[in-house]
Parts: sequence; structure tokens; C-alpha cells
Amino acid sequence: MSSERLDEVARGGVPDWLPFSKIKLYTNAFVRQDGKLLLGYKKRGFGKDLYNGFGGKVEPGETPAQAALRELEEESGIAAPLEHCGVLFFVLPDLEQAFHIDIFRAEEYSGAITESDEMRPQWFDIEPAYATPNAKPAAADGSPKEHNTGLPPIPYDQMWADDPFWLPLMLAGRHFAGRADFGSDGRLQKWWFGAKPV
Ligand SMILES: Nc1nc2c([nH]c(=O)n2[C@H]2C[C@H](O)[C@@H](COP(=O)(O)OP(=O)(O)OP(=O)(O)O)O2)c(=O)[nH]1
Repeated sequence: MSSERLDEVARGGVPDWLPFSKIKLYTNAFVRQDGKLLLGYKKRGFGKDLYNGFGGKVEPGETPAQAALRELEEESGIAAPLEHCGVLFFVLPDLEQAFHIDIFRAEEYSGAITESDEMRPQWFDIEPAYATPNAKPAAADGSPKEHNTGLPPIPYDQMWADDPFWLPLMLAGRHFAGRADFGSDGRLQKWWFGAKPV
């Protein structure tokens, strides 16, 4: 991302950010096609029972872009021309490592979508407002855009609590950045999200 200023999109919570003493690099990749978004149901480990994009730790010697391609293939069986679209930073209480996550997106893929030990892939309907990149929430005359994938909507109630702040930015084709600190109850305690001006 360039050094261009970001427009603030959301902020809230308690006054102070949580402390952390080291940062670990992660990736997360989202594939969309024809008004639908591919998510994975996490079957084990961190974020178990939540839907998410496909990703994980950046291994030594890898760039985040290489890790994103590797994790997408390992967890869903597919390859995609991933583009970097955002950066997120998460801090959890009583954990000295903070999470720096590079987010990637693609609008096409190759290979057969395959369930892995870690993820069960599933398509979801992208709200009409975000069915195409850079789309406006409604047509110029105010009427809603059509969508008829017949798929369930994006399951925000079974995703990380911060995702509703930035996933719509990604679906709207905007570059974004944000930070979210979680409380010990798993809820958001403090957050800030911004996006490149349109
Ligand atoms: N959507 C979303 N994703 C998040 C949040 N926090 C967070 O760590 N993630 C993502 C980043 C990574 O893609 C994933 C965690 O990586 P992981 O534990 O599955 O890593 P991994 O695959 O290398 O782990 P493993 O195979 O060693 O178990 O969760 C969040 O708040 N929202």
C-alpha cells in the first residue's frame, strides 16, 4: 500500500490499546466469483468453528505473498492470482505476540476446491451491494441490485468479531488497514479501521 492517508471507516472501544512484545506474520486469502465468496469452515486450532478466508503463518524464508498462495492451496486445493488488498493487526489479551495479517483477494481460481484437514470450503452469496468490485450500494435510481446465487449470505455471526468492519471494504474493492484488540471474553475491546479514499 502507498503512504496515502486512509479515510477512517470505524473506531470504538476503550481508551487504550493492549500492549504486545512481538509480532507474527500471517496471511488470509479470499476468492470471489460471480457474486459469491469462498470461505472455509475452520475445523481445528485457532479460530475453530469460525468461517474465514484461507491462510496461516508466514514461514521463515517466505514472503507473505508466497505464504498466501501456499496456504490457499493447502487449505482449499486451489490456486488463484492473489492481489494484496489490506493489512490487519490483532492483539489478544495475555498473549505477547500480536498478529499482523496480510489480506489477499482474487476473482478467479484454478483447480478443484477440496476440503482439507483444517478447512471445509463453502460458497456464500455476496450481498447485492458488493456483488461487483467498486459497486455502489444501490443502482443510480436507488433500486437494489439483483442477486440470485441461491447461496446463504456471508455468515458474519460465525466469523471473527472484527470481520464485519473490513470484509465489506474488501468486497467493495477498497484497500484497507485496521487494528482490533480483543478482551478476554473474545469480544472486541478497541478497534480502528480505515480505507484508501475512493
Ligand atoms: N478473518 C479474520 N482472520 C483472522 C483474525 N485473526 C486471525 O489470526 N485471523 C486469521 C489469520 C490466519 O489466516 C488464521 C490463523 O492462522 P492459523 O492458526 O490457521 O495458521 P496455520 O494454518 O499456519 O496454523 P497451523 O497449520 O500451524 O495450525 O486466522 C480475525 O480477527 N479475523
